[in-house]
Amino acid sequence: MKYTSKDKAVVLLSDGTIFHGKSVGIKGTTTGEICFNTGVTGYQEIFTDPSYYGQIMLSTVAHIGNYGVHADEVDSDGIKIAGLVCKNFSTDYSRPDAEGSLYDYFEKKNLVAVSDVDTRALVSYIRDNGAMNAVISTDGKSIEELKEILAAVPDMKGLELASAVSTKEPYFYGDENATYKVAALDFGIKTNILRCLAARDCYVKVYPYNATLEDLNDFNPDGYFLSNGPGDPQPLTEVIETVKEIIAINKPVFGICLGHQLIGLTQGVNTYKMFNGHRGINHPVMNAISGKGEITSQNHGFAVVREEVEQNPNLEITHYHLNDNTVAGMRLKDKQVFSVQYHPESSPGPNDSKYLFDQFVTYMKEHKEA
Ligand SMILES: NC(=O)CC[C@H](N)C(=O)O
Repeated sequence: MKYTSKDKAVVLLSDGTIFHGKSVGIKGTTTGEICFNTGVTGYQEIFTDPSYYGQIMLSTVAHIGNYGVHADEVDSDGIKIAGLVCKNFSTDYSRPDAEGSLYDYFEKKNLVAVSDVDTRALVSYIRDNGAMNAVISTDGKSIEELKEILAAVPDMKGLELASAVSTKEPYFYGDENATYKVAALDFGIKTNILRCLAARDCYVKVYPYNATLEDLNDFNPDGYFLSNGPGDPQPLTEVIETVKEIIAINKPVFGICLGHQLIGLTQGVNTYKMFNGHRGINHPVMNAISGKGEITSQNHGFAVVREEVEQNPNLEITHYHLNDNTVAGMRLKDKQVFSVQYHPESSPGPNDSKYLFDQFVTYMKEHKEA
């Protein structure tokens, strides 16, 4: 189990910039958009979040691996990131509860990881120059070979990735005798969203991303949930049509992250690729309805165009990001349809926004009793 590899490893960015590091031990080469997460805890939740599918994670935490892994701390059935870049990687872990080392977890998935990188310099570089594709390699490939590999990697803008992580078959989550039935469209749903719904008396049927309204209505749900997920929302054109049909039913609809972006697209609001996304667990958001601030968990690289939401007579901005004023939440004025760009289920992150799940359940209760 102990890793001894200190083989040379390299991080090559699409603009030609090179950072050097050491291999964590697994030999290989992997590609994807490089993104950084500033959360100081919760690496296992981050690495298993399906919204990171196709992305190389650059961690700003100085120590990765030091508390091992635990089966309760997953947000899907396994690692979803395409690769890892970090400062210190530890195979030794100290937590009485830990079930194994992060290294063993990586090995099962053959995840290429590079340590001993000057991550502060690399994060600053990406902050200044914007999100971009990268290749990381621990198997001794030459820079020329890596440049060739990198040139073939598609741009995140325009890339449809939800289908790669969505369930292939519907499945159930929670207690079948629960009061509320929720039909969830799975674009890469985080397990903690399901836990949050089940904890609030909901029985969830999770459907493949391309399920039709007819499929969803088989379950006769009290509300619909549109999940988070990787990639650009715009190529999901058929899904956007289904979401339009869902909204037209007049039952409660709750969308998180990719789900929020899809709701925007149904209303004629465009999405755009951000210069750098928001990824971390201390993003400040203002609730424009209550006037209260929330510290939130975030992971997104696309956003809805604020001016278009403001000009849309059907929409109201309910939350905005206090760092850059981007839309963090919105609702349809005449319906029980609402969404947030951030992650109220956290995992990892603060619990300030869990009330949004209560709001969804309240809407379903009102609808049921109406
Ligand atoms: N967490 C998410 O659902 C992310 C949504 C989308 N893939 C984005 O990067 O903006």
